Amino acid sequence: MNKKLLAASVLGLAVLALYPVLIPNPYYIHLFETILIYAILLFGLDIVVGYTGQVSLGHAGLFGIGSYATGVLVFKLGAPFWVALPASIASAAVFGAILALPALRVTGPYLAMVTLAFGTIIQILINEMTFLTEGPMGIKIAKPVILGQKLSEVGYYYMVAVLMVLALVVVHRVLKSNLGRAFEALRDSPIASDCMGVSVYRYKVYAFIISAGFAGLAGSLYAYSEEYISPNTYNFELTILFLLAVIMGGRKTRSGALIGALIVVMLPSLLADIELFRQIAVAAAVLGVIGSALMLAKKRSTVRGVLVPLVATIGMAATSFKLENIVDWRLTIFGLMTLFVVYYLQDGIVGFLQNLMGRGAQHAQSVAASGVAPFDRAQGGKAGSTLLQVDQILMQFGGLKALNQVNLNVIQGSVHGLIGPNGSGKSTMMNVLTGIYKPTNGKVSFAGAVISGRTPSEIALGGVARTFQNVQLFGEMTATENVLVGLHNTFKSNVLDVMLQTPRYKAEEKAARERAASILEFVGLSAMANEEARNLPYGKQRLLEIGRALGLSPRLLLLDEPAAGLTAPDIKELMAIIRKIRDHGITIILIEHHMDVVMALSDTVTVLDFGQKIAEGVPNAVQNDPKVIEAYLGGSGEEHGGTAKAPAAH
Ligand SMILES: Nc1ncnc2c1ncn2[C@@H]1O[C@H](COP(=O)(O)OP(=O)(O)OP(=O)(O)O)[C@@H](O)[C@H]1O
Repeated sequence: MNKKLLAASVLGLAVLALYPVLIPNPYYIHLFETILIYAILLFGLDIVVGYTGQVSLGHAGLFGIGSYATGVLVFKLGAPFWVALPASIASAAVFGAILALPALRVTGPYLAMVTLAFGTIIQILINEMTFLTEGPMGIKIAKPVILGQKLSEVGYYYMVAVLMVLALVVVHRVLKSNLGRAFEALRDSPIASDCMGVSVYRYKVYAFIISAGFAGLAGSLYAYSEEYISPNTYNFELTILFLLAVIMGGRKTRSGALIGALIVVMLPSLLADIELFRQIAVAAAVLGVIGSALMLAKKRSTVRGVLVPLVATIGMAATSFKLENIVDWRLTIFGLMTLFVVYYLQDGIVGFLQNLMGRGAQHAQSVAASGVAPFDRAQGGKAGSTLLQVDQILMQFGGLKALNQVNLNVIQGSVHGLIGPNGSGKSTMMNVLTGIYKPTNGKVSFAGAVISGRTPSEIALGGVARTFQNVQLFGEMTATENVLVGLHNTFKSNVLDVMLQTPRYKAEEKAARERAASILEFVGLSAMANEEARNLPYGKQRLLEIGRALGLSPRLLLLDEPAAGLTAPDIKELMAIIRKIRDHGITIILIEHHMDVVMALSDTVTVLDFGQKIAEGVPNAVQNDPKVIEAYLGGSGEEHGGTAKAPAAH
């Protein structure tokens, strides 16, 4: 733990411990307790919204399930606290799974609609199932009894505070683990995640279930806190407020969730009391002026960039003194705030402050390479035997046959070049081999097993890794973290191991970090281990993609135009790396427009044109094949010249 984090943690714990002593007023203790309860829910919601990038409008419903599980168990069965609390977490997690399994098959507006429908149905069910929930009458329950003693308001506050700290630690551990990396990766590039063996659908569902569990915990604590629950609490406005809180506080940070919780609790009061609203509006305007001045002074924004937020905050403060009554303007102000957040505060308050101070997101530092093997030598199969067999593959898009009855035989331990003019079907072949496209007809066998029809993550875990023509890195993650996603398959720990940081999980994390360091050394990126991938130079990004693919310890590596956009020295470095990989026994399929690279590295070259195989053989023979010259140069064979002059990279 670094010093700043330690200081912030000590300060935070001191505030939690001393709050009821310094402010003994029961109203304010209850208010702060509510903030802590909402923070627990927002920690969970941030996993879904901030990390996996999904929109959930169903979290008020899950919160309601948590509350009512406790309410019903206590009211109907007299269940004790230690039964009601875990039961609420489990119920919300089960409902979360029921919602997530069908809902996460769709994305974008469809997902929003499914989760919205879920939230509405839950509220209606709570209202209508009077025999269980007492309907609109609501349920009354008392504060929990611990060791034979009913907790006082202060006693309960301390229990909530302890559970909030525990929830924070658990969420933080999950998000800094291989699970958290998987969540973040699937948001940045779903296709690359699937091809690294991290099934996008499965991990989205995991994220949702974990998140629902936290909503259940918060719901249960809320029921005990309020001592009365009724259906209209868990409405659409609350779900929107949760979403706004995560975004406004700052996604992907625990401090953002805490600020968000403060907003959830304070906003309804703020929009009900004109005096309070005026004070906050003036404070926001002062902060707006100071923030804009700092942004301009540090050259982090332009006058145009700060103009609208500045005018908006000052305008809001001025208007607040013109308003007689805030209640009529409640929804308008709420809507304007939402618009402001969407346009000017996309990284939330925490992101804005980090930007102001010139600090990026915090990442764990990588370890030094310690001589462990970067990846396993390719196991199984004899050199010279067939590793990959493609039989009569037909890939049709409407009327277009992108691949037309293509056969391919890739020999174990070889570098197999795949070339052809633009649009000849090379990338389509890569996508068929890695399961992104299901072929219209034909069969692909890898190491003796049929893989056509399998999912990309199954194929990846079976030993086929790839890079992409358009680099598909996880931009907000460091070079090390990108490689660690490739090493995801080396983790056998489950979510409990991660939450409890068991020795098994710690050993796996340590081993994976050492392997990641060795892989980065192998591809020459040790010096950039802690850089976010989006900040690396283009050539290095291509090398990082190769490194990430090597994390899978593949038997077959598919490289889709790895030299595209590289400078001459970078290409030399790349060629040396490809040779080193081959020397580790890994079979390579190489798509490339730089003919000198393909010809120098390949043992066999296959040429595609208009989706059909037109030539195959050793580089020299293919180079001089008239059909190949015709395909590339429209028959003017003289210009071809054999090597580097043939089709340029694009
Ligand atoms: N998802 C898709 N839907 C429709 N058509 C597609 C799809 N993917 C590829 N195609 C078409 O299939 C043909 C082959 O494309 P592909 O990208 O495989 O060629 P390529 O050889 O990789 O070309 P390049 O060298 O330009 O990358 C092209 O005509 C392309 O437009």
